[in-house]
Amino acid sequence: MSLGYATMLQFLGSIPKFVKIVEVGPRDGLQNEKAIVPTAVKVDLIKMLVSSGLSVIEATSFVSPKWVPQLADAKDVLEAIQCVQGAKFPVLTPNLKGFAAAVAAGAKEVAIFAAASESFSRSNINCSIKDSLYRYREVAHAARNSSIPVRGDLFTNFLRYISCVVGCPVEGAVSPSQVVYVAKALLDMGCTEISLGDTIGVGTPGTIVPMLEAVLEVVPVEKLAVHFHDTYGQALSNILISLQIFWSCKNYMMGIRTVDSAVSGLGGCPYAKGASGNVATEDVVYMLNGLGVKTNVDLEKVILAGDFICKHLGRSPGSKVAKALSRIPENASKL
Ligand SMILES: CC(C)(COP(=O)([O-])OP(=O)([O-])OC[C@H]1O[C@@H](n2cnc3c(N)ncnc32)[C@H](O)[C@@H]1OP(=O)([O-])[O-])[C@@H](O)C(=O)NCCC(=O)NCCSC(=O)C[C@@](C)(O)CC(=O)[O-]
Repeated sequence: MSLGYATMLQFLGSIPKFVKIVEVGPRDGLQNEKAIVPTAVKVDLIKMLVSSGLSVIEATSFVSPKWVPQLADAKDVLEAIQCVQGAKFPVLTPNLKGFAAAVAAGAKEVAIFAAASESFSRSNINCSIKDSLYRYREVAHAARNSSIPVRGDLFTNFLRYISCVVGCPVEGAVSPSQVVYVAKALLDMGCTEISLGDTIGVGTPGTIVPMLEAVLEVVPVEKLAVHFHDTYGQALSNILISLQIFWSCKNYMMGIRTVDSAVSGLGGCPYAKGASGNVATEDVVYMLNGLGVKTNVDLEKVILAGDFICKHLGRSPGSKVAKALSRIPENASKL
């Protein structure tokens, strides 16, 4: 028996009518793969994801190839998708060197990545939180000064991550105040969107809500995104609670409108032991379709992209949706 829409809203509170999905599969999804994926396969994957309607696809990272060998072809990937229309392709940059390389390869959006945990900051980018924020201020400054035309377009956006927002692989629980400190610093340096990452996928709605309430004290909801790994199977419930529009007990209005996910649930961070893949884009779209929330994403096309990359990786598709359809193929017509 399905709930009527009005009953459902009464039950869930209200949720946004549209949710932007940021596809992180080509970057976060592939960065942890041991066998090097050919550049042409990465480019084809990105093109398939664009054709599904995804409007933001994190394409790669301009990080040290010694640290993340899988993404050593960042320049080639970004150059190969310069002519692809219909999506934005942010790339990760850990420092000025990465920023300069990204801009030279045609990047129009860059994402920095800080951590709420001191140990994770050191193991992921080899510096303290304080030093990382100093480096990112330099990147922010360079980004602001890049209003020089970059391959014909203006450099536009400076975005993104805080890792370990509820738990760290070394330190355990992370307090909301640590996240607030980094969120405020990223906002002050001009980040237009801040994505809150549960890097090791330990959060539940019980820890995510207090963290969000604390961050909402300093960052407006329209600038926030959520990024959940699915280690303990909590990602969809964490997304649902983040989307719900309600006054929290601290009087903050929830209702996040931007969600990160990776095709086929690929992913994991090489510097976060035990972290599993991201929540699968297919499963997020399936849930949002069921809630009547628009995403402009064609679920069948994302499933095809997931099949494509999983064949190359030599494994079966990782989303729950693709697994269900492989058991009951006739259900594909009901998507
Ligand atoms: C930040 C560094 C570079 C510091 O690494 P370092 O070793 O401290 O850097 P360094 O400045 O001493 O330089 C060492 C070497 O790296 C080179 N180098 C220096 N910078 C660059 C660059 N940008 N691009 C290319 N090469 C670079 C530099 O030129 C030098 O080369 P060498 O002289 O030895 O030949 C390193 O730690 C690094 O690359 N870390 C990246 C790690 C990473 O990508 N982790 C995964 C992304 S984060 C994540 O997945 C979490 C997230 C975002 O998804 C959210 C979530 O789930 O929560």
